[in-house]
Amino acid sequence: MTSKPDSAAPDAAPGSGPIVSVRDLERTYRGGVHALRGVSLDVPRGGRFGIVGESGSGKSTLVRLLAALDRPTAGTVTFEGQRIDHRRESDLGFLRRRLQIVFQDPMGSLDPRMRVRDIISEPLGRTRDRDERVAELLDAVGLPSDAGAQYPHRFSGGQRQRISIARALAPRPEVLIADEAVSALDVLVRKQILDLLTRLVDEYALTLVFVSHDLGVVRKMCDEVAVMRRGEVVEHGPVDEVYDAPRHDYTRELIAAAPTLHGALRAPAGSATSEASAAGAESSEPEPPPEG
Ligand SMILES: Nc1ncnc2c1ncn2[C@@H]1O[C@H](COP(=O)(O)OP(=O)(O)OP(=O)(O)O)[C@@H](O)[C@H]1O
Repeated sequence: MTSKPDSAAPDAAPGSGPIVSVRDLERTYRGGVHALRGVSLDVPRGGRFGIVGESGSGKSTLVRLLAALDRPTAGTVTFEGQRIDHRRESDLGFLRRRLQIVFQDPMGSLDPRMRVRDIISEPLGRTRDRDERVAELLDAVGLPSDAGAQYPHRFSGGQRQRISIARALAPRPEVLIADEAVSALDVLVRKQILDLLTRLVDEYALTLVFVSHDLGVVRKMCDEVAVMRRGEVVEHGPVDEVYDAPRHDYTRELIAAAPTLHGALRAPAGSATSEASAAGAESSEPEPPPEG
């Protein structure tokens, strides 16, 4: 396993080990689906860790276990060395603040009856500086200050994902998990949300866990990648090594099965031969500002 120095997180404590680790993780669902089979990996503090694999390979199951939203059938999950895999929800308060997730479908995770300011500030509980914090977060994700008074349906897909990101950042987490967070967006809006995530990860020295079936996007976003197949991590390492010199047949198949992405992965910078490089084009989000 590779790891990055922990200098990106100045208040990193304790020690310099990985921030999240899993060992020998198994998850079998009722009905016998063996979704994870002996997964072990370390997410380095301050790293940008990609998890890639085809649909059904176990990515979302792994994310749910990393975030202690589910319990493994066997194996361990640790956050800064503390076991989190079998804790009661009442003992997970620290994790709920320190690790946040942005999911693919913002409409599924944004309550349509709540105003944006209440959605964003919900993880904060009652605090005196709530309004200032909401204003700060709206600004950080590039939404206008009056967006807080609106309801989610007023916003386009990209803007709704900005709301989800603002909400995830509200408790000042150290780890941000993006689970197919841009997969539902069209290619130009996707590029803007990816740029936003990159900027926020830098600005707040976040550890990023970026989950996607899209190899090109993972290469753009991550410095390390784990390739999953049928519940196993078949290959893991620095993105350039894994993509340029894959050791596992399945990784080679994944790259070969995405011919345009394959071209893009090897294309010179600025080439516009694929979705991945189209996602690198400058654009402005073709979305109306919120009303009101
Ligand atoms: N709650 C569940 N009950 C039963 N089987 C499940 C459950 N959740 C996932 N599975 C199965 O576990 C396997 C892994 O699913 P998972 O959603 O983790 O994969 P994934 O890589 O995230 O795929 P996708 O990108 O399609 O969500 C699949 O065979 C899936 O059908």
